[in-house]
Amino acid sequence: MTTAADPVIVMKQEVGKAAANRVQSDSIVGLGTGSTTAYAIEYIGERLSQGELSNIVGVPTSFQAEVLAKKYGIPLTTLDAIDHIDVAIDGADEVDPQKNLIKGGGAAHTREKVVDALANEFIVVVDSGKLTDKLGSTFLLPVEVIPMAMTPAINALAKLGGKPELRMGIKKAGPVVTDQGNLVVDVKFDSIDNPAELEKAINNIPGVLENGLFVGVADIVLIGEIIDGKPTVREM
Ligand SMILES: O=C(CO)[C@H](O)[C@H](O)COP(=O)(O)O
Repeated sequence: MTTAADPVIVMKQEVGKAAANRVQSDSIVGLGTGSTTAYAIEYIGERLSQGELSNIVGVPTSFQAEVLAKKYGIPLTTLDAIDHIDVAIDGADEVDPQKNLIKGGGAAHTREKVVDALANEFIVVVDSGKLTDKLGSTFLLPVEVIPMAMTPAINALAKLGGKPELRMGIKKAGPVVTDQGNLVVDVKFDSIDNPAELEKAINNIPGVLENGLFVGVADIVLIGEIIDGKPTVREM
């Protein structure tokens, strides 16, 4: 008996492949985090091993991206050793019609924002379920907070109109701890009317390192869809 492939996985694979196909030889590539970007990293590695690509160096946005890049044979570098990033490929949790994003579902948004914002071209890879008219409609906004500031930061986020909740681990007792050793507070906002303003207001709270609003950072959004039973990728 054959099992039908999960359509969300198919969309993620297709869009990951489409982004990997845009990478050119002799380039520095920001490697994002999450299950969709994981396919892009895999396909970049495949193109390298087949000789289709050469002289690629990656800048990982997380421990996960670093492990995957090593697995698929992509040489890595750090921001201290380079003066630019040609292209970054990264996923998102929500995308609005202006290409503004909510990221941080994998608790990696702080490093992701550093790398994605530095790239000459930032390509977002999502399945069609991530599209929304207004940010915050389906996904909570992740905020990375240093541990000693957790309580005042939570209070300040509530004062901004949010409903904050400390993110707890799965298969681990206690909270999620980021690659930087910090905590993540997920905040429900009923309506994010001005993402640029909210991004700044949250980052102004003492003890907040970074939040998951990416405003005006994405250049291209590649969307994986299934149309008439066939996986396709369109560009926004
Ligand atoms: O922001 C992220 C990690 O911090 C991810 O890019 C985002 O959560 C999307 O992940 P996925 O591709 O697994 O849906």
